[in-house]
Amino acid sequence: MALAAARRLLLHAGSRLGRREAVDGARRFANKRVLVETEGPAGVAVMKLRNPPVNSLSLECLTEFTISLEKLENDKSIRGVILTSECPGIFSAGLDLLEMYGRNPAHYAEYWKNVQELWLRLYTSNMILVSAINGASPAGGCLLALCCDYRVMADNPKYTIGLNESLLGIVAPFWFKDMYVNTIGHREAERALQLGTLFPPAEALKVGVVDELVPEDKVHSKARSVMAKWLAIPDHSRQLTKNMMRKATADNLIKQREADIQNFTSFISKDSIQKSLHMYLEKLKQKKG
Ligand SMILES: CCCCC/C=C\C/C=C\C/C=C/C(=O)SCCNC(=O)CCNC(=O)[C@H](O)C(C)(C)COP(=O)(O)OP(=O)(O)OC[C@H]1O[C@@H](n2cnc3c(N)ncnc32)[C@H](O)[C@@H]1OP(=O)(O)O
Repeated sequence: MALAAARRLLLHAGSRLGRREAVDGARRFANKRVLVETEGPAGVAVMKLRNPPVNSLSLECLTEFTISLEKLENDKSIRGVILTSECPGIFSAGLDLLEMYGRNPAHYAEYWKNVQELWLRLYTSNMILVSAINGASPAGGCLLALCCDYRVMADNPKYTIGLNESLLGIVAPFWFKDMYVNTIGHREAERALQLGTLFPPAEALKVGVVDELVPEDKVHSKARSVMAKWLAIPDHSRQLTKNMMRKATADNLIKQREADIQNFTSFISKDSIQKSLHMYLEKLKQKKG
């Protein structure tokens, strides 16, 4: 309830801000963790995640992301969105582990509902989505990129991308898996999901997790030129085609959303899974010291 109220407030405040800035010509709106700029080619917004240090998808970040997307969807002048990060070297570290560790079942259920919500909005968006992957992109970070229509990645071998859930002792949900299969094919997905593979850029390109690699300083300009090509296609035919390609995958979650929340909640609440997450978090800490 409290989150729904916050969401309404944010949406309202955001739309007032958005309107005022549009009048000033600034064409920019922001909440704390997501910045949206609509300068540049007509009809294109750049959405930047800015939840330092690693753009983990906390409940607040997910909510702000979903609201920003909703606003862009409602703005009929926007036809395409470039999704990128403001955190140096990190696209997104994926779902926030602290939302899935040491909390209560009601929190897990609320969190998962919001993860589903963002995925459904992003995956079924009528807008053209291009990701400019300018850093590491594990698990939920990869999920964001996979939702896009085209993925441009910085060719920096320090950055990796993939669904690495099995390395954490957890399991990618069926809808993550479905989207992976749709993108890289059954055999590659089967192998990568079991091994929790994080692909460096050249391998990510080879297997099809990303569509194109460019030098790091060219990621944004390339994303813009890709966007220009997609904008040249009539919206109605592109949207109907996208819907035809993606609807069955999205419907598969829509028809069992509640069961999926229950599954997640009972899985993540297990002592053995909590122990695995604890160990993984400890490993992340030790890496530093
Ligand atoms: C059968 C039924 C199945 C039902 C389904 C059940 C379960 C599935 C559920 C969920 C799917 C999960 C999806 C996910 O996205 S899980 C998250 C996966 N993410 C990762 O594995 C990334 C982990 N992070 C890293 O590898 C690195 O941090 C990095 C992103 C490569 C960046 O490295 P860098 O060296 O730059 O930073 P640090 O490692 O020092 O990190 C800084 C700081 O951030 C904390 N942190 C990192 N990642 C996360 C995260 N995802 N969530 C929360 N916090 C994170 C890290 O611990 C450091 O914190 P500190 O306090 O020490 O400063």
